[in-house]
Amino acid sequence: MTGNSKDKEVHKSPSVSTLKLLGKRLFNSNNHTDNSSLLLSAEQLGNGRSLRKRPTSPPNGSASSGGNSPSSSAGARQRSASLHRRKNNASGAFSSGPVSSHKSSAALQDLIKHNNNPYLNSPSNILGTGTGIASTRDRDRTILDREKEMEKVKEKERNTHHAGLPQRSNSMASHHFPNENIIYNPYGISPNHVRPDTAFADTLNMNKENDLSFYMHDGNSKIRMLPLPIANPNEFLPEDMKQFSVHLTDNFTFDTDNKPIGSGGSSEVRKVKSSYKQKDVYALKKLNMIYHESPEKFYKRCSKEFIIAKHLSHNVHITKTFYLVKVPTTTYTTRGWGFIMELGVKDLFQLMERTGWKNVPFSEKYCLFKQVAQGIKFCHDNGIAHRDLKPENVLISKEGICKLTDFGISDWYHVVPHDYTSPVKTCQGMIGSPPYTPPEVMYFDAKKHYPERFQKPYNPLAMDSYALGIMLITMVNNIIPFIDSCNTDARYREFEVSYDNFINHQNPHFRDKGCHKPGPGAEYTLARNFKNPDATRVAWRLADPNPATRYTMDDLFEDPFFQQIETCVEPEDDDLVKAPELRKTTSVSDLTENPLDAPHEQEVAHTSNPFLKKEANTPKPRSMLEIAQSPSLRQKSKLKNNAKAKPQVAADEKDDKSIEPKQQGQGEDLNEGKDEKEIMEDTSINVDSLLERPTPTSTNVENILREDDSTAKELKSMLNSIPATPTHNGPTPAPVKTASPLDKHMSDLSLKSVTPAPTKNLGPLNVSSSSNSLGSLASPSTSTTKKKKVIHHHLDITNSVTNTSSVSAFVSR
Ligand SMILES: Nc1ncnc2c1ncn2[C@@H]1O[C@H](COP(=O)(O)OP(=O)(O)OP(=O)(O)O)[C@@H](O)[C@H]1O
Repeated sequence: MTGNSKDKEVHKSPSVSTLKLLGKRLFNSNNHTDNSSLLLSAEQLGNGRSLRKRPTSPPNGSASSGGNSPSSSAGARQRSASLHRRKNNASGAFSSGPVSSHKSSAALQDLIKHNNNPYLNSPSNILGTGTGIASTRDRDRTILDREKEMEKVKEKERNTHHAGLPQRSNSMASHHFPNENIIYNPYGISPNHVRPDTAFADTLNMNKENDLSFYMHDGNSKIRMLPLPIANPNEFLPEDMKQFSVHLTDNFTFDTDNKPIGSGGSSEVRKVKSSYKQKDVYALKKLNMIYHESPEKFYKRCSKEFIIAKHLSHNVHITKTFYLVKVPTTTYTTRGWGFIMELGVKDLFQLMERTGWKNVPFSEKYCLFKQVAQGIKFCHDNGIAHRDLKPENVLISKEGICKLTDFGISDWYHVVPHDYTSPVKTCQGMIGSPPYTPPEVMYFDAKKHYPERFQKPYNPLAMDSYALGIMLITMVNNIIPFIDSCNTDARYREFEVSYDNFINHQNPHFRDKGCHKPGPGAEYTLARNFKNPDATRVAWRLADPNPATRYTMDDLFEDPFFQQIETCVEPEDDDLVKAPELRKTTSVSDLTENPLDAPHEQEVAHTSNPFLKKEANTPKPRSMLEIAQSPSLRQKSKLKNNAKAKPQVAADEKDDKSIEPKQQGQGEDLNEGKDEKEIMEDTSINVDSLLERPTPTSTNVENILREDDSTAKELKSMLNSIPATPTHNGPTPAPVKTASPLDKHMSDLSLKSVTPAPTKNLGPLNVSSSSNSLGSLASPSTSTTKKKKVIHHHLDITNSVTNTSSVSAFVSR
């Protein structure tokens, strides 16, 4: 891999407004054809990471006032900086002049084939954009456009106070429109310089229980910290997910380089190591309270994210989430909850922002795309809609495998969550991250001021299809196609018109089910760079502005172009990511910290719960591959372990607060690479002393939590009475017929469910079978028991941009 030192820097969320401003300037530039030179200017500006690195605010007022007023861009918990910037740059290549030729897609392929550099000498000048053909705009659209124009003028007047403000936090936090029910954080970072992981805003409509809009926040200078005592995660988990240990420091230590490896609108991600095997490094996603969020709401939100993530952690394309733990206040982070997760090397956005991305062959891009699609299909097949798909939420493992992450706004999409025969639960409200958010969802963006009649309940599965389509278009064009998927964005309008034109003039059956005729050709801006009308069919059908005719994941998997894409990995492959070992649990100390915890954890220690039993008492089965690689490892390890385990036991014996149920036969490579002193230090950490450190905000909120004790107990009794959450190591589980209290509880947390829409693909789908068929198409020699040979080197993308100063220079102009 050709990483540079910047790779290690925190992946901060970007400033969309800054990028929009940048985009606006570039849109206005005269050079609208030379994509590569625009990309070059992006390179000269520095890479996106540098932009994201800015801790609390965009460099100057340009970010907050932006190229667009805040009202013109929808909210996202995290926005990607450089890609937007590039997008804006390169979108200059999407010329918008009238169409001068309506040559067929096929004829144009030749023209393009002879063009070595797809970004140079773009045929756009000759071919136009495909939008000059008589538009099929409907009456509503025209009216709406007029309304928008008027609104824009009003908006401009309303928002002049943003201009030139030096701090995003000031400008954005103070910006609230009347009737605005979302605040969004286009930067995805806290405005707080010192502790960026503790300041969050939430919804303004506190009394709307079911509204998830608190994810769309603006950041706020007020630091939020969970009140003491920190709730026991087990109180919020279903029986089969209850954990043997719930304290981070029982079994993990922070990575010594102490650098965040990523951050989002409501979290910060750091590396942690197993206390027993230093080589086993994991990610800790430390979850932050969103401003105005009550502790109870925080616990419910986070446990829901964890339950969904864990429920899905059985597929090679899903980032494994292992444990939900209490995190103490340390020099690294503030107290709270966090997830122990599989560690990703990069996210897809970070790959795409590299200068070398534009040279990545189509086959590799399609491989990544198909892997993402397989991850989404797995989610859908297991009853979950992701709802926030974007390159930032696709992690790449060290083997180059794509893995979906961030289930923060994911939800069970069936009316009865585990009954996969129940209809799809439609959603309402603005969620997601533009431009990956589809138009039907953008109607709910309060900042767009759409008339209410446009706001219709939408299918969350169609959200994922759309996001995938936009991701594919972005991957191929090396730039996002537009900022927002709504007609306030000229480039989106252009796409919509092109879509209609293609259907009206070239392929009237384009939207018909099972129609696999070639898609739009190079005369269409967002098809041009594909150089393959079958690929454009896939991208455009996924990104169909009309959700009713948009490709579903099943449609996608039936598409012949999609089927022939060769991938480095099959969904049923085992990526051999090991669950971290839990050896120690600090439960007696919980008694002092949280009286509710102690009896519960004792109960947990003696539970018949198979999950806990497995962790505590049973040896981990070794995979066939492990056995083949090292048949006698177990014996050797045991010997080694016996020798090394003693100091650990001794240390633990001294700590009479710790209970250490040893896991028989589960000690391979324990303490490897770690000396006795380190072990002693690890075990000497007193979780309670850390958790109980006084904090400025703890008193007030603590009172609130105590008042909520009854709610916690109610939730606990609900959780204990639910059937086990099914796990999925292959075929989709048989649906449960009735809604469990947990289902209901979780449904209550989700976007308001409205009239159930009939679903077309209700039955649980067998992921393996569909994958198998794909596998056989992709590679006849593919074995389902062996890992596929890596055919692409997805992480091997060069990056020539190292200088970040030019970015600041540009944005601060
Ligand atoms: N397991 C992981 N390994 C490595 N990096 C990770 C991991 N999880 C998250 N990251 C990095 O941290 C970033 C933020 O993580 P994530 O999207 O889960 O947080 P979030 O607060 O839910 O963000 P968002 O604002 O998008 O909702 C990711 O884009 C990724 O770069």
